[in-house]
Amino acid sequence: MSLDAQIGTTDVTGLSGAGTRILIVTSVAAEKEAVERGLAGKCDRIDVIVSGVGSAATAARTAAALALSKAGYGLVINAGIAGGFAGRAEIGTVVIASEIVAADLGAQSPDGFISLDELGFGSARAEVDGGSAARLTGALLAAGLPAVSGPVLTVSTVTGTAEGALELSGRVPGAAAEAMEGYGAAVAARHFGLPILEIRAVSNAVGPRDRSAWRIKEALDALETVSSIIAEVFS
Ligand SMILES: O=C(O)c1cccc(C(=O)CC[C@H]2O[C@@H](n3cnc4c(=O)[nH]cnc43)[C@H](O)[C@@H]2O)c1
Repeated sequence: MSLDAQIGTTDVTGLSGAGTRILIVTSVAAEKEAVERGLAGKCDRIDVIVSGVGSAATAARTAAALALSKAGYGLVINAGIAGGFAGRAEIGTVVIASEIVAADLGAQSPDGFISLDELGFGSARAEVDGGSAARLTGALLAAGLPAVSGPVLTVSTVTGTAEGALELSGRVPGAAAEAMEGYGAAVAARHFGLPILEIRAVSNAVGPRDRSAWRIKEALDALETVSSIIAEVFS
């Protein structure tokens, strides 16, 4: 069986677009299904895969899809739900990453956190495709969606305290959202010389853990709407 068949790549049939072929990477099936509902019948150049939760699974799955697919992708998009930082992205907001930051990749010390960059081991920051991000943000705002642009953090552990949220937003000024996969997708895209975007619909606030306050359905609905606009913008 081909890798595309194994990973459940979706070739959305419908209008033929003039744009580049796009790989959308989600972490769980519910996110993939929301994206597919938004794309349905609108674009035949977008494939959607599930990578699993976390940066490592996402890097491996994305790299495998890029290496083995004959599709010839021109853009990778990591999409899903996320935690939003208070005052920057409330529940229901769509965050378009201005950069992707592996916010817990580094070392702790008595004097505080030392980033990968400060350690001299490369960079924990990944650039996004600024032109595509701006086009998409403009289209979302024009459609009346609450969209913001800002750094999206990739973490290995979901933040569960107010102190944790404060520390992260101090570490990355302007941080808008946190999720668990963006940096992994970005590392894979970079390996293949491809541009990356990260798009997150906020399901919960970053801070004290309260799973009952997560609004997953609302966030998945927002992800569906965003995906229909992605199909229009990039077709
Ligand atoms: O329980 C469900 O029905 C359900 C449906 C869709 C998605 C989920 C997830 O739990 C997705 C996990 C995914 O979400 C990201 N995420 C969401 N909030 C945060 C957060 O506050 N901090 C970090 N990551 C967050 C993350 O990327 C996970 O991969 C459940």
